[in-house]
Amino acid sequence: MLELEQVCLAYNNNTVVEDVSFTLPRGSIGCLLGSSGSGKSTLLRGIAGFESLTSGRIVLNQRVVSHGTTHIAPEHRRVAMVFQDFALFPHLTCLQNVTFGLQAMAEQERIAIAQRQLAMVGLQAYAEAYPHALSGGQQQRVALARALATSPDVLLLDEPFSSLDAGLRDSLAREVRQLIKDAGITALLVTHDQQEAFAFADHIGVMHQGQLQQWATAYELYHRPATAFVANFVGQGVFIPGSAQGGSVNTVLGTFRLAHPHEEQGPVRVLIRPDDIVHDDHSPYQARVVRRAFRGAHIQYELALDDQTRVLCLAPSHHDHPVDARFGIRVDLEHVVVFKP
Ligand SMILES: Nc1ncnc2c1ncn2[C@@H]1O[C@H](COP(=O)(O)OP(=O)(O)OP(=O)(O)O)[C@@H](O)[C@H]1O
Repeated sequence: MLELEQVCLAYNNNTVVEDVSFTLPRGSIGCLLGSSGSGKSTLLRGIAGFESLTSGRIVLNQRVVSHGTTHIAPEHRRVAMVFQDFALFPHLTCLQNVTFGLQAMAEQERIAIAQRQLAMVGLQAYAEAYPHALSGGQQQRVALARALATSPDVLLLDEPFSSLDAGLRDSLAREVRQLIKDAGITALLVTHDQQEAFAFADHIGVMHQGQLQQWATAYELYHRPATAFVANFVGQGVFIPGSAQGGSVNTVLGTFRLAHPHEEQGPVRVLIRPDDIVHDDHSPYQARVVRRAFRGAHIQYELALDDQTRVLCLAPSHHDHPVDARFGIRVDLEHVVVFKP
């Protein structure tokens, strides 16, 4: 289990990670998701022990590794790290790369563990090959085998798939997730790619300007975003104006019941996702197609209502309408999310 309590990190008195708290249960996979410069890598380096905290506490399996004057060195934290550029030694074979982190053991034991790890990532046949003879995806699997060979309490992955092409990235992310789950390891990934975060992680933390905006499942982030930033950053959608009163909110697309009746009153912004808008020829609400993007199974429409409010609509692709066509829409809103204007 990895616990962070109000962790702050700074470079030269310039705070880049502020008051971050979350708990990653043992055996779960977490992800720090955020745009460039949001502080994800700095936080990961803090957990690994490469950076000292300015305040806060990091606890790893009940052991305080960073707090006040306590700072356990990276090599004594039982953490392993996998980097974007794989960081394999080019002059060592795959097997030697994996045995490298096991110096303290007897030779035979090191080799047995490394062979087992290479087999686990499906690369036993490449034990004697050098990294340059492997594809990017295979090299990253060797890097993973090397990290897992040390039986870390926590595996940290810093954008491990970002140098691979899109197709491979997706399949490798899924494959690596399964390997980590099979090994029962607690892992934390850093990425700026939300599809990767969704495919990989059980819990996702959205970082923005050094702060953790929300720590939740992908479903929660999408359907119950805690802040307007998360609502905008995760998935697509628009905000339409509304007026909240009592337990509901009035908008140009109808009246919706609020999940927490007293959370906001008066003028609000209501989050409408593309999948909340359903094509319905019997609806009194008509909209005009402004733009459309064919996505295979779906068409994503940008629609203008009569008062020029814009919404997005994800329709099955047999609902095929040209630009400027009009059709009826209905809002099917299961989670009503509102923010102050
Ligand atoms: N060694 C350093 N010295 C000084 N400032 C740094 C250092 N490393 C990072 N920073 C600054 O800290 C902030 C957070 O950087 P960090 O690399 O943690 O963000 P990130 O979210 O991981 O971004 P990216 O995805 O681009 O790596 C940025 O403003 C960056 O310029």
